[in-house]
Amino acid sequence: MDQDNGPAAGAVDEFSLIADLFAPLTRGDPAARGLCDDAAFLPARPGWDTVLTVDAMVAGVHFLADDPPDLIARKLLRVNLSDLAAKGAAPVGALLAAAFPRDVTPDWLRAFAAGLGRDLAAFDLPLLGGDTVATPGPLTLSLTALGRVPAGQGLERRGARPGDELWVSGSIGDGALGLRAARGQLPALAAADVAFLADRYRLPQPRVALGPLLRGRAGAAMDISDGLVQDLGHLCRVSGVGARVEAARVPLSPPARRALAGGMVTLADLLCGGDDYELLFAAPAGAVAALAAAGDPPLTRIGTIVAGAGVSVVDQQGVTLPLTRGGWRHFRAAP
Ligand SMILES: Nc1ncnc2c1ncn2[C@@H]1O[C@H](COP(=O)(O)OP(=O)(O)OP(=O)(O)O)[C@@H](O)[C@H]1O
Ligand SMILES: Cc1ncc(C[n+]2csc(CCOP(=O)(O)O)c2C)c(N)n1
Ligand SMILES: [Mg+2]
Ligand SMILES: [Mg+2]
Ligand SMILES: [Mg+2]
Repeated sequence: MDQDNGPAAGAVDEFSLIADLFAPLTRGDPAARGLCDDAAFLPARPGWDTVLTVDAMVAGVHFLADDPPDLIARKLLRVNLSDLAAKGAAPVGALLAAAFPRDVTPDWLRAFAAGLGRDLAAFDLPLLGGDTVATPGPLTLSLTALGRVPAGQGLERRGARPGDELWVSGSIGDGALGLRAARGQLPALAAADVAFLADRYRLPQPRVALGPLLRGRAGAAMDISDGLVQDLGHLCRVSGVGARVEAARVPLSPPARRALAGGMVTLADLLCGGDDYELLFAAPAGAVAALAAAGDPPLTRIGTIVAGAGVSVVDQQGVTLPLTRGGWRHFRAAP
């Protein structure tokens, strides 16, 4: 707590942070009211659904405490844009809630705001509002993203049907491997591969262009954050179906392939590790063939939706691979 009248020269306090570093990130959108009001006012758009999503990130849990502040901010925005894309929504804006440790420096805050501003501009979005507090614990961030879809056309996790093709965008497992790369735990891998993977961990690529293109094509969609197998399990459960994934079809990046070939990681680690922020979707036969042929982003058919329940991952002989781990789970409170 600090009850004086403002920060000393060069310092950044709660209110100068909002006025000087965050207000420019509204990018002039009147809905944000210059970050000078109690709330933002977003005009309704008739004929459209507003899509709302929020994901939090905590130092040491979602990112490394010494990760560059600009990349932390950009990842925070991007993981939420990934959820909007998964619903077929176009992003509209963001609200930021931030709890900064008391020893945060002005330079750190400036770099964080610059990173957020860079990606808000890249995705053409305003910062609409937020909240700024201090914490005795680790840096804790939460971003709420707002998006829009034509009314009733948003994609859902339920809606996969037996016989549907199962597809993913991009490559799977780079994020989980990238965390190891960022921690310096892949010394046997070439430096360029380590850099590629660490970048995939620190800076996911939300599939914002792909998401809206899946409307009317995919029957069910989600983004992969906790791991392909676990997240697919959620999609299957709410759809009342099962899935069969052909392990050999799962797209791996060349660096991930090299790590796998070198015994530095198991296939299970890649399929279950999370931090992918790729789209996973089920579509009737042929429905996404033209999109896949366009190739940007790469789309790969990894399996089939089947009647029944549960996810099985099979090898080229059709033998089910034993997966001892599910995916990321934050906690399991025991009595
Ligand atoms: N604390 C909470 N309060 C209300 N709803 C919640 C809470 N936590 C999660 N949910 C809801 O549960 C559903 C699944 O959330 P989850 O966070 O697992 O999905 P996700 O954001 O796609 O995954 P990830 O968090 O791994 O990126 C969503 O509808 C989400 O809004
Ligand atoms: C330092 C560090 N350790 C572990 C992980 C792995 N991890 C943490 S949360 C999560 C799921 C998505 O988050 P949420 O479900 O909260 O949206 C994953 C895969 C990481 N990213 N960074
Ligand atoms: Mg979430
Ligand atoms: Mg999410
Ligand atoms: Mg999601």
